Amino acid sequence: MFFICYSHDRSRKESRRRPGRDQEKTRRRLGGDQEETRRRPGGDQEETRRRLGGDQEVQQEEQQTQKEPSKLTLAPQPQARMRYQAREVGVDGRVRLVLEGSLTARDRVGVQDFVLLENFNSEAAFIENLRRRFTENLIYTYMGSVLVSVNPYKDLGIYSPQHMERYRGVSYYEISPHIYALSDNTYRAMKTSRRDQCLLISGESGAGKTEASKKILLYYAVSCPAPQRMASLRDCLLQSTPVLEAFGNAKTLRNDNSSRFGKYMDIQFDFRGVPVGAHILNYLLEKSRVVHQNHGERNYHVFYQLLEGGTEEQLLHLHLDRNPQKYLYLVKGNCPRVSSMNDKNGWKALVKALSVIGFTEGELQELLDVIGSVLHLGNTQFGEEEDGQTYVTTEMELKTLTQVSRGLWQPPRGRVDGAALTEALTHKKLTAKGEEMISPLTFEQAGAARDALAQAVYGRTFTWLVEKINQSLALQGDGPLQDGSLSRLLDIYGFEVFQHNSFEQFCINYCSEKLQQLFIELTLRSEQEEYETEGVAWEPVQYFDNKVICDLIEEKHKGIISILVR
Ligand SMILES: Nc1ncnc2c1ncn2[C@@H]1O[C@H](COP(=O)(O)OP(=O)(O)OP(=O)(O)O)[C@@H](O)[C@H]1O
Repeated sequence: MFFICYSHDRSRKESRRRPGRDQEKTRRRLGGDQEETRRRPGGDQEETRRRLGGDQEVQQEEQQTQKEPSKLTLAPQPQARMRYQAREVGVDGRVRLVLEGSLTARDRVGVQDFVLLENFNSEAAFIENLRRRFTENLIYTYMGSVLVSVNPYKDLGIYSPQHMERYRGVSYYEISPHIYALSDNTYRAMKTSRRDQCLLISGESGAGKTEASKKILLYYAVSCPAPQRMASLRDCLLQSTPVLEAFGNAKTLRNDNSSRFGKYMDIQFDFRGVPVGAHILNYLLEKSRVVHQNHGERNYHVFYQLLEGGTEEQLLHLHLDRNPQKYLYLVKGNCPRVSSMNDKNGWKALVKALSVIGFTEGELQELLDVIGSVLHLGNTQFGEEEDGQTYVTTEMELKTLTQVSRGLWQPPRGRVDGAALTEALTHKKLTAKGEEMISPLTFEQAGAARDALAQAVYGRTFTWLVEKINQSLALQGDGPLQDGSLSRLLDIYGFEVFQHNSFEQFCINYCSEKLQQLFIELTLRSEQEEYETEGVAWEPVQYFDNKVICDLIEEKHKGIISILVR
């Protein structure tokens, strides 16, 4: 399993110098790798020195003056270099230059960049290279500006602050491939080119996209210069993860912590590279999971976390039982517990994160009311009279519905009326020739209405949560959010056609295909077109262009969407 991080950081000019331009050049630059290190260590070191020193200098200078963005030069400064070296000495306790450490940290297994693969057209050679590296715990390999990652499913100890430090300011190809190198180079490309950058993370479910996006976020949170007043923005951004995971992640057959929504995260930096704002866009939450889960899967984590970790008073107030088996929306997958997850700790982390983000006690209570209401709604059962009239079966369930209504709000009227809710779940309103008519729902229709309500309530709550997080990020940051922000993290769904065969899944798959198109457009197609335009000799690479799939869905008049809306 692997995923691809695509760093779209190439200006037109840069791309002319890039690996694809000619493999030979890249081979010379990277590959000879060890040989090259031997040949020109001084040159390499000097270049790195300039970069490292330059970055320090930039920070220093920019602290002094905020008015001159043109000061973003990467000139060396001996004093800054000394400080950098001294820091490295402190980390490992040995007196040596950071640059030497970086250079010897290059790995020697297979090729670090697929561009250097002799048999570059062979899938078997590609996999073999990944395999060789993976057996040595080297999970990252470059492919030009793309980073390929294989999920190790174990802690390799490669994300420590020391690792962050090692990759900071170092040229892309100087040390072993790493997600921090990608993060750092993207950040520096943004600062030097003053252009927005985008990291596209894609792969099948369980490939490691969410973990990768967390690592990138953490890298920026730790490495970017941030004045004290920006600390709360950083905390808020980091704490958004447990909240989004509690409400948007669930155990699936492939991944115990699978994100069931798409996330588009936008981090904004000022001209000095200081993070000043952030924005999260959520899309396509898998709402059907609220009412149904496949065997071996769970509903969203938050339900189990509340039942396991909520206080006695909280559960009493919500009329909830600790046992998840009591709730029909939680038993479909027959999987109340997951060995790799600790729901009690998850609950603690969620409550803490909500408070850091700025949720008040009242807002937390409202959130709990909604979660409780969804569980009670799932337990509402219907009966059918002989004449086909549907009713809510027992007195107990009527009480449950009252409980549901207490947890729900209908702005601007306040709490939802229990009787009105019961009526709404068993009847529908029709308008014919300008006249309104109320007609009873059948047994099946009533069940579908209940489930639709539960999904809508949960879906809107999730959107509300994200909006609240965004408001908080805007408050902590430097004023209102602007368009054209400077860095983006895009974390998309895995492609899981086999699991859901619904319109919802269709939209998710369509979204994945469009992102794949973007990837093809920005890497393979544009690169090959450029060779043609410039008359560079090259061997065409065969690849599957999924444009036919996108056309099938979106083509005017003939595409599936056109046919559906007819
Ligand atoms: N770099 C890594 N190092 C160690 N373990 C990892 C790494 N990346 C992922 N994992 C493990 O794999 C699991 C699945 O990863 P992750 O949740 O990031 O997948 P995903 O691609 O986001 O899946 P989905 O599309 O289902 O959300 C993680 O919970 C973690 O245990």
